[in-house]
Order: sequence, then structure tokens, then C-alpha cells
Amino acid sequence: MQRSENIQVALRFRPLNVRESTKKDPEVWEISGDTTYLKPSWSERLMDSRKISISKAYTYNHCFSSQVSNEQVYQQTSRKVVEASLQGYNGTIIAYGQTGSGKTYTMMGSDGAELDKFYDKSFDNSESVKAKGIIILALEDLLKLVDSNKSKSCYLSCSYLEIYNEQIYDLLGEKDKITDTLIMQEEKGIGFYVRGLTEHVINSISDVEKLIKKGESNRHYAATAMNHHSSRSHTIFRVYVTSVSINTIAYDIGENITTESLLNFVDLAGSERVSSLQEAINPLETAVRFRVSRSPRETSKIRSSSTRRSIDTFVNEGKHINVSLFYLCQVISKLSQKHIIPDAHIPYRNSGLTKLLSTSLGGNALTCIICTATSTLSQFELTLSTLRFGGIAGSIQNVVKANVHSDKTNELLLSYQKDIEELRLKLSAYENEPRVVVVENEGVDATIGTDECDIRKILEERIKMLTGVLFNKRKIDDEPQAKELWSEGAGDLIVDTKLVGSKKLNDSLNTSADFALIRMKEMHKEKDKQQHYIEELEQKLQYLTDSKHNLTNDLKKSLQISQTETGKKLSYKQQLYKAQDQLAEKQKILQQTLESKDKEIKLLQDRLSLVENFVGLEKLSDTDLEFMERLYYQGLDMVKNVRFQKKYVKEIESLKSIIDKSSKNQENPSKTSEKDQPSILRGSILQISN
Ligand SMILES: Nc1ncnc2c1ncn2[C@@H]1O[C@H](COP(=O)(O)OP(=O)(O)OP(=O)(O)O)[C@@H](O)[C@H]1O
Repeated sequence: MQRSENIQVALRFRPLNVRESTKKDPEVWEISGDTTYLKPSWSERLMDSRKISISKAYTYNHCFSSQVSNEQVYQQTSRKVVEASLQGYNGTIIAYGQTGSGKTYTMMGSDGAELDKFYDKSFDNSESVKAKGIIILALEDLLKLVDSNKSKSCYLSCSYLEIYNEQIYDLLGEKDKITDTLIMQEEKGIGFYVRGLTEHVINSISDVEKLIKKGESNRHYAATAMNHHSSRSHTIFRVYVTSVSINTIAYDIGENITTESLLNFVDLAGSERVSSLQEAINPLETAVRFRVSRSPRETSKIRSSSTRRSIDTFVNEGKHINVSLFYLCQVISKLSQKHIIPDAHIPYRNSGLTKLLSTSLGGNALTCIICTATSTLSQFELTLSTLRFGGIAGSIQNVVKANVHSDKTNELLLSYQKDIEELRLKLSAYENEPRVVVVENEGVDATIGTDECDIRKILEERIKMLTGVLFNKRKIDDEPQAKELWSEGAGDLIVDTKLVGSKKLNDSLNTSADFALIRMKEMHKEKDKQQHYIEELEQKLQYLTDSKHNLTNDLKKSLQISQTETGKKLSYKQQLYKAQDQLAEKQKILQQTLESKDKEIKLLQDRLSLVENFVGLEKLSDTDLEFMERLYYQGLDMVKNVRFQKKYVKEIESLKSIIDKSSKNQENPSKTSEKDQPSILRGSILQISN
């Protein structure tokens, strides 16, 4: 079952070094609980002088002051990640921070961390003399847990790699191959892995110490051979944890639970600003200048010498570190926005570091980032950038899932374990009483008194036979009765750490064990392949389930849209029907009005014809008759008026002509007599004279 887990972030301040103390470099950050604050007396001043807006408080899962030990840091941050690895959870612990802030000290302890490189002064801190780092503390814990857990067989192995200027080196490889670069590959289902990286069995803490020592010595050797600064590379110490819990009830057919996980301990190279680079370069350049002043001829020689090369190398390293850390920040920043843009592309492929950390960042791993910083004013900007990085990283969610497999055919494994146990008993019996040893022969119980050589021979035969039965599948395929015993992948599960670690076994046992180990690795690969195939199928199934889910959602949406549209259509239809009804109603009313008007017209026409013909007047009501009477009188009056008007107009016309004539007669009076005047005019004239 998978679950989401936020990346855990812890902040750790280192104590001031001698130089900082002597220079009285003030501490501007302080810690309270899981929060670090900018001291109030500094916040205003810094904001004004740096012209930047600064968040005054940063909260993380844990905040550790400079007094806290590696052991305490381990207990609170990494222990649960380490423990979970035995349940099959991948885990990653990353140390991030500016150069000289204590990343290596945290991961490797005081032995690993160099003395303060730039200042060449050590810390006045008693713990720094012999503090164990998180890697050792984690493996001590793991080995203890493995030892105390009797129901599980566990197998631990490790690799140690370095990324320097984007090239990958195997720190546990053979010394003559240490400068060979390794290639990173990607396989579907597995992700990115380093081809040819050596893997080494861990049986005890001294194995780990030896391997780390070898890694560090290879690192220094490579640093000298390739002229690079060992602290200016990223290192990853990887621990592969395989556990098998076996159901041993009466050696019955039971179920094996196998868990596999990978623990990454990452010590990143420190980021630095240009001024710090300059600070480191200056002494080198001063040396060049000093020599120049003494001997000009030496100048060209020195310029092309190792000093010049050191400066170039130093700048080049810085460039690569900053670029790969920039890509790391980019990945972190994109992942932190996943809740806003779930399909956002995460640029893991930009650098080797992000490729290798792709499982740990946003993938299947419990991840813990320990941000190391310095609380002094001189490191203010770099600390601020580390604090911001931690703040963003803390919001990232990984989807973790235990890598657990179950296998039902464990009888072979059980019988193998039983035989190993018997062999071990016999061996210890032989060690304790070298002269009297009892060895059981194959299938038949027999007591054989024998010397050391014989016993070794018998044991060797026995181991050979068991190894053959277990690991040589081809041989077993030819033997029908043995075939039934064969359990695919069983070899992967069988690693008896005590057996592998025993110094008492002779060379032939080692050869058999080597053979078994090789076979086991082959089968491990085969099982991995099958596992990847299953994971691919699971992914496809997930993809199909997602597609189905998406399709169902799309269908639901379409259905909703079509339902809304149908609803709208229905309402439009209803509105249309209503409008049609209203129109029909109006048409009806209009029709009725027209009809009634027609009736009225007809009635009037009828009346008119009655009036015109004077027939049927008796049928009319009194009111109608009265109305008609009025109409007639009015008409009569009108006729009279018109006639009078006409007559009057004529009179006026004649009067006008008379007036014209009389005015002419006045000029000549004898020509007009009174009787020639019209009567109306005569009356008028009389009225006027009266
Ligand atoms: N918590 C601590 N207590 C005591 N000493 C410390 C602590 N942290 C760091 N130091 C000392 O500080 C110095 C620098 O630390 P360290 O080498 O771990 O830094 P770094 O971050 O790994 O640097 P770089 O990025 O350059 O590799 C070392 O001398 C180391 O011993």
C-alpha cells in the first residue's frame, strides 16, 4: 500500500570556527523550538542594508543548535528512515548547505570532515575529535536490528560513488580504475542506475569502516591524479538492504516475505558565492604575483604552471557544483508546485545528481534533508539561501511504498538453512574437538573418524551439492525429481551472512560461496526483471484505470452538458408553445373583432339601404328613427346651407360687378340707373342710409 510522506527537513547550525570567533563575527540567527529567527536587533539593519525582504522566521521539522551532537541529529532525523528500510522502504538522507557548514561532518563524522579548509583551523569542540557520522550510526543500528531479529535473514551490501564535474566515479572500485568514469543508464521500471558500480557485502561495522576508508583514500587518490578538490564533489553512499522472513513452522510449506530497499546517504558539495571563490583564489593569485615581481622570466612559466591550472580547475568545479545544485533547486521548486500543476514536467534529466536522486525527490523514498548552515553575519546570504531551500523542500510529498514480495515455495530454502545450520554445528564440533568428529554422510547415517582433510572434503562436497541444487537451475531442469523442489528466485533470498563472514571456511568453501553469490546475483537480476515487468504491468493497469476514470468523468460531464442542453431545449419549446398559444388567442380575438365589425358594417349598410329606399323604416327602433331624423335634418340644413352659400356667392359676384360698374359710372354717372342694382344691394344700401 502506498502513502504520501512529506520530505522531512532539519536545520543544523555548526559552532563558530576559530577565525569567526577571533574576528568576532556576530551571530544573527537564533533557534527556538523548531524555528530559527533572525535576531530582532539584526532584522531591521539587514533588511535596510541588503535591500531585500527577509522572512524573519523559518520553521522546519527539526532545528538543531551548534551544541547538538551527530548522535542526537541521527536519532531525531534519520533513525526512522533507517529502520523503515528493513520493512522495504527506500530512504535518503541528504546533507545540503554552503561550503564549510558541516555537511561532511554530519554524514561522515569528524574523521571524514576535513579541517576547516579555507582557514586551516580546527574547531574548539571536543566532539569534533571523534564524532561518528550518520552513515556509521545508521549502519550500527541496522546491524544491531539485523542481529536481534531472528525471524528474518538479512543481507546488506553497499556502493560508494562520487559525482565530480558531472562525471561519476566508483569510490570502491579497483585503484587502477578509479579515474574511469561510469555511465548512468535508465531502465523502465527501475529508473536511473549507474552501470558497473561495484557492490560490497557488509557483515560488520568494521566492514563499513574499511569500505569508507577505502572510498576516501580512492577519493584523495583521484583528487591528486585528476587535480581536483575532494570536498568539491557530491558523494552518495548507498546501502542495499534485503530481508527475508521465513515461515519456519514445522518446515512446512509457508510464505517467504522478502523486502528490498535502498538507502542513500548524500553529501552534497557546498554551494558558494563568487566572492567566496575569489577569497579562495586570491592567495593563489598573490602567490603568482609575488613570483612575478621577483623574476619576470618565471612569469610565463608560472602562468602555465599548476597554480594557474588550480585556479581554472577551482572555477570550473565551482561552475559545475553551482549548476548541478541549481538543477537540484529547480527540481525541488517544480516538485513543490505539484499541488498546483500536477502534470508539471520535473527536469530530473538535467544533471547526474538529479537523475540519481529522482527516486528520493518526489518518488518512492522516505527522504530527510539536513540543511547545514552558519549563524554568522559573514555567511548571512548563503545561510538565507539554505533556509529558503529547506523551506521549499519541506513542502514536497513523496509517494512511498514498501518493496515487499512474497514467495510461497520456501521448502527448499528451509532445508538449505537446516543443512547450513548442521554444517555449522559440525564445523564448530571439529574446531572444538579436532580429533573426534562425527559427520553424517549423504542420506545414510554413518560415523566416520577422519582427519581435517577428509572433513573439509566432505563439507566441501556437501556445500557443492547444496549450491548446485539451489543455484544451478539448468542441472535441476534435467532432473525431474529435483525440478519439483526448484523455486524460481529462491536463490535471491539465501544469504547467510554469518556463513559469508566466517573466517574459518577454507578456500573451497569460499569458491562455492562465490559461485553461490554470482548465481544469486544472476537470479537477483532475473527477479528484478520479473519485478520490473510486474511493475510495468501495474503501471499499465494504473494507466488503464486512470484512463477509465478519466473517460467516466468525461462521460459524466458530457451527460451533464447534454442534460442541461435538453433542459434548455425543453424550456425553449415550452416558451414557443406558449407564444404560439398567445398568437392563436390574439388571432381569435382579432377574428372576432373583425367579425363583429363586419356585422356592424352590414348593419349600417342595411340601415343605409333602408334609408335610401325608405322601406322597412317601421322596423327601426325609436332611437334609430330619432337618430335618422337628426341625420336628415342635419343633411337638410347642410343642403340648405350649401344652396344659400351658392346663392350668396352668386350675389357677391354680381355685386362685385355692379360695384365695378358703378365706380365706372361715377366717372360717367348718366350711364347707370337705380333699377339696374340688385335687390339685395338695394336693401343694403337702404340699411346703410337708415
Ligand atoms: N557540528 C559541528 N561540530 C564541530 N565541528 C564541526 C561541526 N560541523 C562542522 N564542523 C567542522 O567544520 C569544518 C567544515 O565542516 P565540513 O567539512 O563538514 O563542511 P562541508 O559543509 O562538508 O564543506 P564542503 O562543502 O566544503 O565539503 C570541519 O573542520 C568540521 O570538523
